[in-house]
Amino acid sequence: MEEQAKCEEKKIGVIETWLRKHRLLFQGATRHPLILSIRDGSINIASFKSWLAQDYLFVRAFVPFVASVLIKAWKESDESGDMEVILGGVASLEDELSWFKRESSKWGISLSEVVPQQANKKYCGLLESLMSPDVEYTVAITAFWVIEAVYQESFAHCIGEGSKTPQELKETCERWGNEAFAKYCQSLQNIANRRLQNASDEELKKAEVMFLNVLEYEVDFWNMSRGNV
Ligand SMILES: Cc1ncc(CN)c(N)n1
Repeated sequence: MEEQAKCEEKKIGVIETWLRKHRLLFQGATRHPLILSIRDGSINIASFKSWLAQDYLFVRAFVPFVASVLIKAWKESDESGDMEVILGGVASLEDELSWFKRESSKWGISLSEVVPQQANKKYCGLLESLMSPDVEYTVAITAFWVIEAVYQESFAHCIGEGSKTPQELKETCERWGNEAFAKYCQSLQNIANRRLQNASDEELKKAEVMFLNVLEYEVDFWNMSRGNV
């Protein structure tokens, strides 16, 4: 148990070990040029609008995925508190979808006409595959955590010290960059860490591969809108 042995030695979680081991890949997803362009104010508004429209479709597919993680927690979790954290996530997605509708209308985007692009379809396909009952709770909660963590880290960077984010994009960045969302991501990370700590070698490997897959899909997702210049 290579990862677990490393963690026990230094008393850090499996996720912290992965974040150190795959630091550049994590940075690639959380410091993407699209995010950097929001932070430095050079963002092309067409790129932002394209991201907004595509992300609305993604979030619609994310809802049943999170619901499937809730079912896995109910069936497989060793801690009853997991369900409350995930249920909170499901509940906040209702507000998120309403926000997407409001924000899109502000930008003149007609959501009913948005066609999913290839990278979005591929990512939604990954979410769907994770909904299978054959996918272990540990793997699914790891994917859930990293999906949320990428947005939290990315958008927090846009409102951090020295940022020149345009005023009209600040609300978007606050949505995922705020303190409460950071705490929620930490709760997900704690659940994933606890599961990974007790996982078999095989499960641990599957979860690490999933962590890397999600980072790759996130980069592809950002790239999709960057092309829109
Ligand atoms: C592509 C993507 N990744 C993550 C999130 C955060 N739920 C999102 N809205 N969209």
